[in-house]
Amino acid sequence: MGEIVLNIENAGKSRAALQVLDGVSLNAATGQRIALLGHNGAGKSTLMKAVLGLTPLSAGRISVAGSAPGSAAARAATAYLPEAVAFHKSLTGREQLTLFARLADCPVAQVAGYLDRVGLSEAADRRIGTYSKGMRQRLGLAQVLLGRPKLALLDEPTSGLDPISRHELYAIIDEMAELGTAVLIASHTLTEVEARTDRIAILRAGRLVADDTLENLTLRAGLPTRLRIRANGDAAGRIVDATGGTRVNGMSVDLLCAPERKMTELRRLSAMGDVVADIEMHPPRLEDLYRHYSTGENH
Ligand SMILES: Nc1ncnc2c1ncn2[C@@H]1O[C@H](COP(=O)(O)OP(=O)(O)OP(=O)(O)O)[C@@H](O)[C@H]1O
Repeated sequence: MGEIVLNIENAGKSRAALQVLDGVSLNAATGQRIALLGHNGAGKSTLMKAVLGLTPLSAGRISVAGSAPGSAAARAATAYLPEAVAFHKSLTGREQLTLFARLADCPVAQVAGYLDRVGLSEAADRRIGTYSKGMRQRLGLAQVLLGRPKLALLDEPTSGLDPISRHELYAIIDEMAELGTAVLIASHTLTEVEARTDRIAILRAGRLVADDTLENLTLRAGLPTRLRIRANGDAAGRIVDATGGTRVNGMSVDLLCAPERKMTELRRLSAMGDVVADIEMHPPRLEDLYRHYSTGENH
């Protein structure tokens, strides 16, 4: 693992009677992409604000690149893309990014390259007021890239974007991580983060209830894999009798099996010979894991 860029230890935050964050510990190392998931109100934005130094903690500590949140060193190491990024409407994309480059002490000559990287070359000299939401998000991402931060905090970066733009945005996030940036992505779009992050962290009512790779979370949750067994001819009834599965239509039977039973069931099915025409395996998705960890629901 690379250098730890973000270290959150036992973070607590109370607002009036409400414990918004409670004993949250989370690390991010260089090049890691971490998804931060949780229901509305679980505390994701509060955690990001605390990392940015915008809201103080009631307990615990956070360090960003070895410095306190909000300090000059931490600010220089961090980039933040809010969900609804706001710019000067009357500036063009190029002018806005040039302004950022000056403020961040980055070479202005690189602005054109970053605009190109996020697909805004053609719109660079149009006013931001004429940009679509997706174009504003891209400009926000160009701003994040430009600072070459050690840590990037992205709050719902793909909300309101079309599928192609979402895909491109994640490709840029991947590149950023390859160059060494630790990326924390708050998201509700599970199918995206499932494929595009290294670790999944889940907040539930201010507590971190999961923080691991998708593989490990899957193993630990012990959720069943669904086998969809297609019968040959009219043999579905025989398969139901033999497996205890559920008939889903005239031809197919669904069988839920615990991870440790999967191979046994597959062997049993293959021993049934021609009766079975095909078997599709559906392992638990992040959506199932999310439900398991974020609601404490047991399957
Ligand atoms: N400024 C504030 N004053 C009082 N309570 C607040 C404030 N900001 C957030 N909260 C409360 O803190 C809790 C956590 O909110 P937070 O915005 O961190 O959640 P979230 O996980 O980011 O939710 P969402 O997915 O809806 O953005 C909520 O109960 C919210 O009502």
